[in-house]
Amino acid sequence: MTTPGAKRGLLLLNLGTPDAPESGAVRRYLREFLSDPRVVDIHPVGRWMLLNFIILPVRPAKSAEAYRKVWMPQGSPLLVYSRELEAAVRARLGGEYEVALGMRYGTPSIPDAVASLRARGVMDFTVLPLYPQEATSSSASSLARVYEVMTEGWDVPNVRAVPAFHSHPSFLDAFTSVARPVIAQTRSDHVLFSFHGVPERHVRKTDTSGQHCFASAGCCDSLTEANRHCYRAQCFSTARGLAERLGLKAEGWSVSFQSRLGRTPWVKPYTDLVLPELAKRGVKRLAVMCPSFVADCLETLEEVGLRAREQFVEAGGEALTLVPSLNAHPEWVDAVVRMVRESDGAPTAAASP
Ligand SMILES: C=CC1=C(C)c2cc3[nH]c(cc4nc(cc5[nH]c(cc1n2)c(C)c5CCC(=O)O)C(CCC(=O)O)=C4C)c(C)c3C=C
Ligand SMILES: [Fe+2]
Ligand SMILES: [Fe+2]
Repeated sequence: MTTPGAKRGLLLLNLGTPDAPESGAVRRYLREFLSDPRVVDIHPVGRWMLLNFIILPVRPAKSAEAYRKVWMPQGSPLLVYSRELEAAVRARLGGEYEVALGMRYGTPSIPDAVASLRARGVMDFTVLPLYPQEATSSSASSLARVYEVMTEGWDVPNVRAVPAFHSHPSFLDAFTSVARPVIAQTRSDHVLFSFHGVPERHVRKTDTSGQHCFASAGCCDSLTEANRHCYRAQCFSTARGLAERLGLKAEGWSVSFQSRLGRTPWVKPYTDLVLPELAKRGVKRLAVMCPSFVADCLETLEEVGLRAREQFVEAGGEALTLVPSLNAHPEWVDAVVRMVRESDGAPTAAASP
């Protein structure tokens, strides 16, 4: 519930991106990102050595080259699309909330976004982490930073977080509206839902019972009280919701996890191993949806749109089509407004035009 009379602010959060597709800017971004103990959860000395001796000497140049392939005239796709969403949500809310975008790493930073809302008189904050499924390395890290910034002074504002929306009907409907025409136009014979991966260790840490995650082969096949914070189970729930809305048969879709880093086990199955298997099984025209991202970014446009496509065709497939992300699609803008109003206890009927 909101505080009577307090000016309301909506803070949209996303992960962040480098300021330029160059080694120096990517190095600064990776240093901030991978120094986060919620991302690389090992002893601080080990993290420092890993970062400075293994990752930073080589990765910035390699990643900068990848960023250059997808960089837009206006900037990094993640920032460009997040800004478009911010503007569209602001317009749709019509002055009811002050709106700002904060990135967990890089710019615009969370402290700057909070300061800009506070300068506009906001003392009542609704925070929406733009990650459909909750992970310690994404939503928890972003929220922790917000709480840290909000509690720095003596006049601590009201802060409410919109819950993860992995199974929210408005999110699933919006993604379905984006995907349906693409799948039809490309006559795709299979849909792969490729989610960003996380280390298995992170998932285990969210299993408060200590007995559910990875204890059986089907531990993520449904969401229950025991695994409601399991990132992998939330991804499967999103995939089921989308497959059902798209009218896909059981053999017409699969789930995989991309973007792994390092040698420890990440949640499986891995996208780069699933792609050749699908080609071997006779899938010819593959559509790939990336529903852990609400904005197109390096991981969708380069990793899937360019690299995965090449890999699939080399393995014998005919075509791989990346389904665009939600970006600033009008149904997604409606969904954001609806979720914000729901979390603030306001009626949602006004969310649709
Ligand atoms: C969807 C939510 C995300 C989770 C969960 C996540 C976990 C996670 N990521 C890394 C390492 C990297 N991720 C990188 C890029 C990146 N990651 C997300 C989102 C999640 N990451 C986004 C939206 C992006 C794209 C940013 C962009 O600028 O477009 C990168 C940087 C690029 C690269 O060098 O490959 C790294 C590194 C880890 C280790 C992790 C969980 C522990
Ligand atoms: Fe990532
Ligand atoms: Fe699980």
